[in-house]
Amino acid sequence: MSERVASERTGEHGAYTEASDEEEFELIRRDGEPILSVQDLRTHFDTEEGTVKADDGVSFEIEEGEILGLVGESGCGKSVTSLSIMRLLQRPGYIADGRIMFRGEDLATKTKEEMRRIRGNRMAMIFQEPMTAMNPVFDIGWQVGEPLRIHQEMSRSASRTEAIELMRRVGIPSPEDRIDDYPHQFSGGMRQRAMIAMALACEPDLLVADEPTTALDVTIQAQILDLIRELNDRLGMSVLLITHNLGVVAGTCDRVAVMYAGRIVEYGTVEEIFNDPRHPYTKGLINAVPDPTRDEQDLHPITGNVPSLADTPEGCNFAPRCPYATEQCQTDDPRLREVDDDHYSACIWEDPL
Ligand SMILES: Nc1ncnc2c1ncn2[C@@H]1O[C@H](COP(=O)(O)OP(=O)(O)OP(=O)(O)O)[C@@H](O)[C@H]1O
Ligand code: NI
Repeated sequence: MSERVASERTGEHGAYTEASDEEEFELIRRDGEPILSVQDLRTHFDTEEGTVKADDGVSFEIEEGEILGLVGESGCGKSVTSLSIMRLLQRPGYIADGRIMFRGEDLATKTKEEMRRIRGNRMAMIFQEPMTAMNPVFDIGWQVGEPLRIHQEMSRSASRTEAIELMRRVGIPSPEDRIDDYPHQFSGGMRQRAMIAMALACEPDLLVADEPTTALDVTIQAQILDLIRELNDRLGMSVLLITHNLGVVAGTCDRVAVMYAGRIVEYGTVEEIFNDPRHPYTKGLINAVPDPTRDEQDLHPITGNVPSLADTPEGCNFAPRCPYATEQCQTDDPRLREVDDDHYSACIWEDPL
């Protein structure tokens, strides 16, 4: 880290452009193993109403250097998925089954201590609300530098110097003047940048971002997404980007996993998902996005609600809301299958639309 910083101090936005990063990235890409492979993940909450199956057999992969979008309506299990991956679930939530293969190791079986060494180091997470990750009583510089002191045993003064560089990289103006500020002295957008700086401190291989721009206004939202894209591009950092906003997915992601009621219902490249959606739920989400190029809005929000995950319907979870549902959909429980090259859908109909 410090060597790289020393060689990069000159360029204002020249972060992460060094040749060695690029070469390493190329090598990793050729390797072909996904950085993260979530396999049949089942995350449950035992409640008085019964077992809530927030992840009910979730599988997806993130390739090295790609941005995977995880989309779906509120309550479908996106955050639970990310918290399971980071092993930050709180009781009564628990991983009941499945594997979370990260660089060939199963995170689902790691001890708390092992996870503490991985989190903030090889993988990091950012949230919708930066104050979730920040402590109001410590200054920004201390917090941005903290992962370096913990994981790299960096001294206070070295971590401070490094924090200034990290803050500069994520576009915080005059970081040497802002480093002693406290979180409440930062605007929402700048706090988000500071949280990203903290997440990047140890150069994670995987960044998990749960609705990182939802609380921000549109202009700042675009800037933060540009920043994530740029860091992905320059560093080769893989990203899991959770959002309910399909516009964010279209502009930022390489591939998309569409989640509904605790399951992935469609999975493919951004192009495939937007140009040739196969699952009626995906189609519904796309139809519900306003089209800024048209005056007359022909919006079709999906009617009905996500079912209670303690009591999902027999057959297809989406059938009660699906305009294409037939009798068979009330009983058959469809799983993901390949409908085109690298394009998967969990509808019993290959192309119901
Ligand atoms: N502590 C808990 N106890 C019981 N059920 C929970 C708990 N936390 C989450 N759940 C259930 O898990 C399901 C998925 O929640 P999750 O927060 O992952 O949704 P989400 O897709 O991230 O939604 P949003 O877009 O609103 O953030 C919800 O239906 C919720 O009822
Ligand atoms: Ni969420």
